[in-house]
Amino acid sequence: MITVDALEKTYGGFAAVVDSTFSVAEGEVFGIVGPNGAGKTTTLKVLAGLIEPTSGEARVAGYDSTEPAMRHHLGFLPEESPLYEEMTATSYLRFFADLYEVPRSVADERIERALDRLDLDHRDRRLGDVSKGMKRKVAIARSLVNDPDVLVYDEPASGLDPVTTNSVLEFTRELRAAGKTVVFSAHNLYHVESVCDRVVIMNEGRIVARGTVDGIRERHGETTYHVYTDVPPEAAVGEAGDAEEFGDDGTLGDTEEIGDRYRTVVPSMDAVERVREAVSAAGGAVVDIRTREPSLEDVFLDLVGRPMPGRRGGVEAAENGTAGGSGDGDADASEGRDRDHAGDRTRDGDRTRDGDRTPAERAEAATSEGAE
Ligand SMILES: Nc1ncnc2c1ncn2[C@@H]1O[C@H](COP(=O)(O)OP(=O)(O)OP(=O)(O)O)[C@@H](O)[C@H]1O
Repeated sequence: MITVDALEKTYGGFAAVVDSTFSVAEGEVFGIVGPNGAGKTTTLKVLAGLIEPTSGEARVAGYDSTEPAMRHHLGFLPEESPLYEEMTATSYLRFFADLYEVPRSVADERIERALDRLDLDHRDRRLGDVSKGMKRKVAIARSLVNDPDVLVYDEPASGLDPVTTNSVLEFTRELRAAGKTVVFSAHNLYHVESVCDRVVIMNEGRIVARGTVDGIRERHGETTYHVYTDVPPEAAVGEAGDAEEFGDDGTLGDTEEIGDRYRTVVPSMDAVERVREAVSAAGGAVVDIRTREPSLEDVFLDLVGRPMPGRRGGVEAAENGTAGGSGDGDADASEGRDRDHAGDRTRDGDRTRDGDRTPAERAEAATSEGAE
C-alpha cells in the first residue's frame, strides 16, 4: 500500500531524511520512531504529499505521493492541528466533508460514526472551548471524512492524558481491523509497542533498525542477567582471583548495593557462573538470578545514543550559522521551504487560486491553514 524507495529530503544542504526505504502492507499499522529531529515528520509529510522528495520516491495507494489524486486515498493528521475555533465539531467536520465533495447524507453518517467511536462529547460546543484531547479527536475524525485507505498520523497521542491516549490507540487498532493502513510517528515507545505491527527506528535522518518490535529486540538488544549475592562480588573476587575474568567482554559487570544484597549485572550465563564461583569461594552465596529481556526502549537508547555518520550540512552549517544548520525551518528559500506538490505554492506565499485545487487539495489547504 505504501512503498518508500531511497527517499532523500534535504533542506538547504541539510539532510533531514537520508536513503530511506521501507514498505507498508495493506491493513498494517506501521510505526516510525526516533528522537527529535530524526526525520519522522519529514517522512510523513512526503507520504502525505505536502513536500516533494529531493530524490527517491514514495508511492501511496498506487500513486506517486506528489500526484494530487493520491490525496483522495489519504487522511493526514499533522503534529499540530489547529481547528477553526468558532465552529462546532459537527459543523467543522461537515465543512471538510464538503471540501471533499462527500454527499451530505454519507458525510453525516460517517461523522456520527467517527464521533461516536471516539467518544466525543460536547459536539455542539465551539471548538475553541473544548479540551486538548477533544480537539485531537476531532482532528482524527477529520482525517476520516473522505474515507481514505491510508492514514498518516504524526504523533497522534502525544500530550494527551492516559485515558484519551488509550482511546486513540484503541481507535488505531480498530482502523486496522477495518482494513485501513496506518503509518504513525511517536516518541512514546509504549504507544508503538502496543499498536504497531512493524516499526522503523530513525536517527539523524536514517533508518537504523526495522522489523517487528520483537524482532528488533532480538536483533539489537542483549539479554542481561541480574545476579543477587550476599557478599559483594568485588570482595569475593579480591579473595577468589581476577576480576577481569567476569563477563564475556572482560569486565566485572555493574554491581550495586541493594539493601543487604548486591546486584551484579552480567551479559551471559558464563559470567553468572563466574560470579557464583567467586562469591562462594568468599563464603557467600548467590541468592537470586533474574533474566532481563531488553525493552524496545533499551534498544532505542542504544541505537540512537551514538552519532550517525554521513548526515551532511548539520553541525558545520549550524556552527557557521548558515541556513539549515539547526534545521529550524529558516533554510534557504530556494530549497528549504516546504513546497506543495508540483511547486504549486510555497508555505508562505504564492497561493494558487482555490478554483485550481482539487477537492482533496482544498481540504488539505484548509487543514494546514485552519485557524492560523
Ligand atoms: N522546513 C525545514 N527547513 C529546514 N530544516 C527543516 C525543515 N523541516 C525540518 N527540518 C529539519 O530536519 C530535521 C528533521 O526534522 P523532522 O521534523 O522531520 O524531525 P522529527 O523526527 O519529526 O522531529 P520531532 O520529533 O522533533 O518532531 C530536523 O533537524 C529539522 O530541524
